[in-house]
Amino acid sequence: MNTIPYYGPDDVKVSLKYEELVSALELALADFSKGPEGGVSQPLRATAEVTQFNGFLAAMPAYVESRHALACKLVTFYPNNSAKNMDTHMASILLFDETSGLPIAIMDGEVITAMRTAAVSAIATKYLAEKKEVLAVLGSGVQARAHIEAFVKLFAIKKIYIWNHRPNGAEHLAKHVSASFGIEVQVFADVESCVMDADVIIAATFTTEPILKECAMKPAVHINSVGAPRPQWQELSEELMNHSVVYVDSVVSATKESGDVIKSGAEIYGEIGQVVLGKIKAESNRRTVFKSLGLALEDAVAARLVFDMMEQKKLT
Ligand SMILES: NC(=O)C1=CN([C@@H]2O[C@H](COP(=O)(O)OP(=O)(O)OC[C@H]3O[C@@H](n4cnc5c(N)ncnc54)[C@H](O)[C@@H]3O)[C@@H](O)[C@H]2O)C=CC1
Ligand SMILES: O=C(O)C1=NCCCC1
Repeated sequence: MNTIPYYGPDDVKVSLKYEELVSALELALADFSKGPEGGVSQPLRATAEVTQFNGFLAAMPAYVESRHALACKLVTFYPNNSAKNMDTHMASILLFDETSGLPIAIMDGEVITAMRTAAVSAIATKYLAEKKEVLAVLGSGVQARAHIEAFVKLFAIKKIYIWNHRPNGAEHLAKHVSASFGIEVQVFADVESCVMDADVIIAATFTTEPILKECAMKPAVHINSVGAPRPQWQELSEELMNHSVVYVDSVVSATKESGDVIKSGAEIYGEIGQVVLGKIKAESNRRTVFKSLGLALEDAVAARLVFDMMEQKKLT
């Protein structure tokens, strides 16, 4: 029987670099937004609810022809795990050979989920934010940390402001950021003060009710909202959604999965891939929201990058 390699979190971390991930994902998101001729096949993810334990299991298959990436991620998300000191998201990715369907690697999906989500927010920010010096982060979990790491690497961030619903989480992340990057970091006790002077806002929480509402913000602020991935959950208020130019990763995902989009009834201006293609305008001088649900194509592209890097290593 043939065995296939397993790549753990450390293999993924050494294989993925944000610059390379951003370039690959930018092209793949553009392919996706071309429609059928873009060579991306990706059904809406199938999600099984584990109501008794407030958990979910999602299956996310995708094929991205231009990257030779055929993969399926299985991801669980259990919000209550944090109280047990366990990760709230756990994921594995199975990568296949596109020519035969043969499984060629299985790998950790948690690091990929964190890095590819942050990389996609960085792509949206590159196009939609007028300035990128002051970053406000709502949340202090895995995604909040990954977003800070990516944004510090990719943009000339000068100040980072953090709010979390549990202040000790924000303090802990602030210590990590200031020790790792030597950037000015401040923790805020309320969302309104945290976002007031921000050029870019990241909302990355497990909330089910809006945490970011209409309040004093810079007129051209760009907001990346990666939380609230269920049709009943919201991270942004309806008013805020309706008074912003709303971009999404996938119109199909956003209209089926995003409570922020569904409950507000806000108009979707377009997909970030359409911005990359130059098919729709990047309204960088207005308030913009990038609503991210997370796409299987992003996992497939990242998994293929990891596989190629690990194969290359074997040869050297
Ligand atoms: N768009 C995408 O591609 C992806 C989105 N996600 C979503 O992003 C969000 C954050 O994920 P992770 O950072 O991995 O989770 P995490 O569990 O590591 O962090 C969650 C954060 O939310 C905070 N939080 C929990 N309950 C809250 C509440 N009621 N109000 C305000 N804050 C609350 C926690 O204190 C923590 O800071 C989740 O909704 C997750 O499902 C996760 C992966 C990919
Ligand atoms: O894209 C993903 O992966 C996820 N998105 C939202 C919920 C959990 C995982």
